[in-house]
Amino acid sequence: MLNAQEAEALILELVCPLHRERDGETVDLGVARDRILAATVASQLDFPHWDNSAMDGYAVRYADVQDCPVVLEIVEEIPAGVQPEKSLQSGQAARIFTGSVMPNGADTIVIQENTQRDRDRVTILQSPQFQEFVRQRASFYNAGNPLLSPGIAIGAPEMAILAAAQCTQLEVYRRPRVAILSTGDELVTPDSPLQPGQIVDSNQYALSTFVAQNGALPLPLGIVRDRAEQLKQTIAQAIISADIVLSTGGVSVGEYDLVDRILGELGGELHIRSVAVKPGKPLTVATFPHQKHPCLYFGIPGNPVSALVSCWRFVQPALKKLSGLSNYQPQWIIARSRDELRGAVKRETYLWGQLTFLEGKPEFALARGSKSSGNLIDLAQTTALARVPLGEKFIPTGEEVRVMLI
Ligand SMILES: Nc1nc2c(c(=O)[nH]1)N[C@H]1C(S)=C(S)[C@@H](COP(=O)(O)OP(=O)(O)OC[C@H]3O[C@@H](n4cnc5c(N)ncnc54)[C@H](O)[C@@H]3O)O[C@H]1N2
Ligand code: MOO
Ligand SMILES: [Mg+2]
Repeated sequence: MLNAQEAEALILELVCPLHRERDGETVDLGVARDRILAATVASQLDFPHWDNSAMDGYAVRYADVQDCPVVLEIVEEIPAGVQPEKSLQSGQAARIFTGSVMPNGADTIVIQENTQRDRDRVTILQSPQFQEFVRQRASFYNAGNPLLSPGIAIGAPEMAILAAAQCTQLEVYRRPRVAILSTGDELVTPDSPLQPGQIVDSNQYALSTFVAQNGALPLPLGIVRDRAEQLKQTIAQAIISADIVLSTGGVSVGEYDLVDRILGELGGELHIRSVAVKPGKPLTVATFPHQKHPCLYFGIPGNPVSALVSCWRFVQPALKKLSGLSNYQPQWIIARSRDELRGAVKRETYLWGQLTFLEGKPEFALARGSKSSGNLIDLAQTTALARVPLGEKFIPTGEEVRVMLI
């Protein structure tokens, strides 16, 4: 059985990331939110586009204002958005505002607070620094240089940059397609009255949401009975239509756990059968070498907590890498545990809860209730998984713990 680090490394190795030529598409800026850039973006504009003032005040020639107070003649007023008409001569100043274009001849801004105005004259009360409050053309960015790199997700700052750079069409990766199927004779949809022994297929909802939250397209294939033929048909369809397939249930050792056998029959190469983690020990990872289109199959345990923990711990980095994101590694931080954390000793144990901050220092608060992998009730508002390493019985309250952000 692999340990978690080995499994993570192997899974990431198996991922075939989307490729610009094959998987790139062009989208309008307005709908580019959360998409991942597939190509370097550059702008033909310098930033700032021209020398401009960072403050409301007066544009002056530094040589004129080294000995203050000094009186200058105001020859022009330059509101933002207007091209100055005059070139400043010695002894002259221009009234200027934040963002207004610097007039020729001026090299320095004196803020309004350090002046006294008298009609078309201004007294400079305090000598500024040379070039103070001037935002020089191209001092933030030179036209033609790389502006944004491929592999980054487009959030609010990137949207602002792209809009300012007038990049109205962008090359992004298509969204990965992730097929989701739930296996189990006991499963029904949430709207069905429950017969004895039945439970709702909550995994379909959990996994679809997880997939969508990671920027991919969920392809929900519904519930599949524990019948080899039906399962084989659905899985065969899933692996030709998706980049990743997530099935839940049927990966343990019972007679109805058919997934691994079927993957074998479909030509799958099984790279992982189980991982020494709790929850989430039965985890099947397969690829299909005979297939032209690469597909990574995750046979995830059926228990609802195990299913989500497996997704967070192993599917998420793989999905991010496949999406084209350059930053796909899981994020771990050290936090102080507010609770005692019990480990399974023979398996690296993940305990779900919340990351909070006390006086700026990270703390992990364990979810209440039973830590059974069948108990989804206390999963709500989970933001982090705390790790009790292999071989450790527990981490005492107040001690440091490694926590994975989800
Ligand atoms: N003899 C052994 N039994 C089990 C072992 C083992 O090592 N030896 N491993 C246990 C562990 S750990 C886990 S985790 C589970 C994994 O089981 P499967 O992946 O085969 O899943 P199922 O048997 O189909 O179901 C397990 C459990 O989860 C419920 N379930 C299934 N699908 C859903 C769904 N879509 N939504 C909500 N709940 C679901 C199902 O009803 C079962 O209660 O195996 C242990 N057994
Ligand atoms: O590995 Mo299972 O997910 O512990 O219950
Ligand atoms: Mg089972």
